This record gives sequence, structure tokens and C-alpha cells, in this order.
Amino acid sequence: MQQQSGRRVGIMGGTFDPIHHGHLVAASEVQDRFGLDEVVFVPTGRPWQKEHVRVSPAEDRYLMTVVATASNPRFAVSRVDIDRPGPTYTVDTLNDLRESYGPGVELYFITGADALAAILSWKDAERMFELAHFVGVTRPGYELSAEHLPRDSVSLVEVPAMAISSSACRRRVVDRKPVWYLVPDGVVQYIAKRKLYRNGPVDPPR
Ligand SMILES: Nc1ncnc2c1ncn2[C@@H]1O[C@H](COP(=O)(O)OP(=O)(O)OP(=O)(O)O)[C@@H](O)[C@H]1O
Ligand SMILES: O=C(O)c1ccc[n+]([C@@H]2O[C@H](COP(=O)([O-])O)[C@@H](O)[C@H]2O)c1
Repeated sequence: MQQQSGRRVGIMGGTFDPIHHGHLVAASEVQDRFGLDEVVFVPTGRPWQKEHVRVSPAEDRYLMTVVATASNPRFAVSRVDIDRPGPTYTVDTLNDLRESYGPGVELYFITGADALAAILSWKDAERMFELAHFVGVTRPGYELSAEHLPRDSVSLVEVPAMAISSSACRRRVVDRKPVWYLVPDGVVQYIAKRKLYRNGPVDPPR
């Protein structure tokens, strides 16, 4: 990534196992609402709050994210979290991206309502709010609220409702049901080619 000052860059962090249209719509809507130059999708390396869940290899999740975002010139994918050893902490993601973009970059970290509700449990949460502006987006089944969060560091945005989760997509593959139109076409094909999710066990869908 080249040094670029004065840019407004969105960050869509996620386990993306698999990436689905809920992620893509949220990123697209926030890009438009905040006039972002780009949105960088950052697949997690080791999502420490999902250690009870079986997570697919990082390289598969990274490649599905590349496939899903390739057609949008404002979308990019970063390896910073999958290439950093140890558990994935957003404070490290933000520091790494700040360093690669250089001074003057404005970072906007995008989270669904469920993730925003848990954000105070994240490592060095106070420091995170100094490094980026946080954008919480609506998600069916969850209440979107910024209560108890620093007012100047968080915005709430309504996005088109997509009742899709990665866990429900994985469950559908186990049950031999289609995931067409829940995930991009190339991701359907990638899941089939790599035989992902077929053999469970999977955690309950949400
Ligand atoms: N349908 C959706 N609408 C809005 N935001 C979403 C949606 N699905 C996921 N997100 C947000 O995208 C980010 C990454 O989510 P993640 O990769 O964990 O997907 P997930 O569908 O929540 O996965 P899982 O079902 O396995 O927990 C989180 O901030 C999450 O809140
Ligand atoms: O920094 C933390 O402690 C932390 C704890 C849980 C989740 N996150 C980040 O939140 C984003 C969504 O994570 P997940 O587990 O819901 O896919 C992703 O970028 C994670 O790295 C970060």
C-alpha cells in the first residue's frame, strides 16, 4: 500500500467465513455516506472471541474476500491481520493501516450492531477510539446503540436490511441447501471447489 495522506479510508473487519452480501452492502453504504476514497476489507487472522467456533483457514477466507470485492474499484483487501501472528486485535489493525497509509489518513472502522454492542470488551478499546472513527451499522435482529461509547468517535448508520450471517451460510452448506444470492457467485463456486463447510460440525446459525 502506498503512502497516501488526506485520504478517507473505511475498514471492514471480519472473519468472513464466508463473506456475504450483508458485509458488502454495509461497506458500500458507508462508503457512499461518508464519501470514502476506499473501503479495505480486513479478514481476521485469529479471531480470539470466536475461539469456540471452527474457523476456516485464513487463506481461504482471504481469497473469498478478494473474489467478492474484485468488481468494485473502491474495495480493496488487506492481509495485515492474517499475516500478523497471534490473536487479532483491532488496535493492531488500526496501527498497521495508519503506518501504511501515512500521516493525515482518516480511518473509519465499520461494525455491525452486534459487534458494536461488544466493542468495550475489545483490547485497548479507548486507544482504538483515538485511532479511528467507528461506524455502527444496522443489522436485522440486533439493536443499534452507541450508549456508553464516546459520542465523538461513533456514528450510527442505517443500511439496507440483509438478514444474512456467515454461520447461516455455513449451516446451509452442511444441509446441502443453496447459498446462491446470499454470497457473491464467485464465493459460491469457491466454497464448492474447496469443499468448505460440507462436513460440519457447525455452531448454531444466527
Ligand atoms: N447482515 C449484516 N448486516 C450488517 N452487518 C453485518 C452483517 N453480517 C455481518 N455484519 C458485520 O460484519 C462484521 C464481520 O462479521 P462476521 O465476519 O463475523 O460475519 P457474521 O455473519 O457475523 O459471522 P458469524 O455468523 O459466523 O458470526 C461485523 O461487524 C458484523 O457485525
Ligand atoms: O480487538 C479486539 O479485541 C476484537 C475483538 C473482537 C472482534 N474484533 C474485530 O471485529 C471485527 C469483526 O469480528 P468478528 O469476530 O465478528 O468477525 C474484526 O475486524 C475483528 O478483528 C476485535
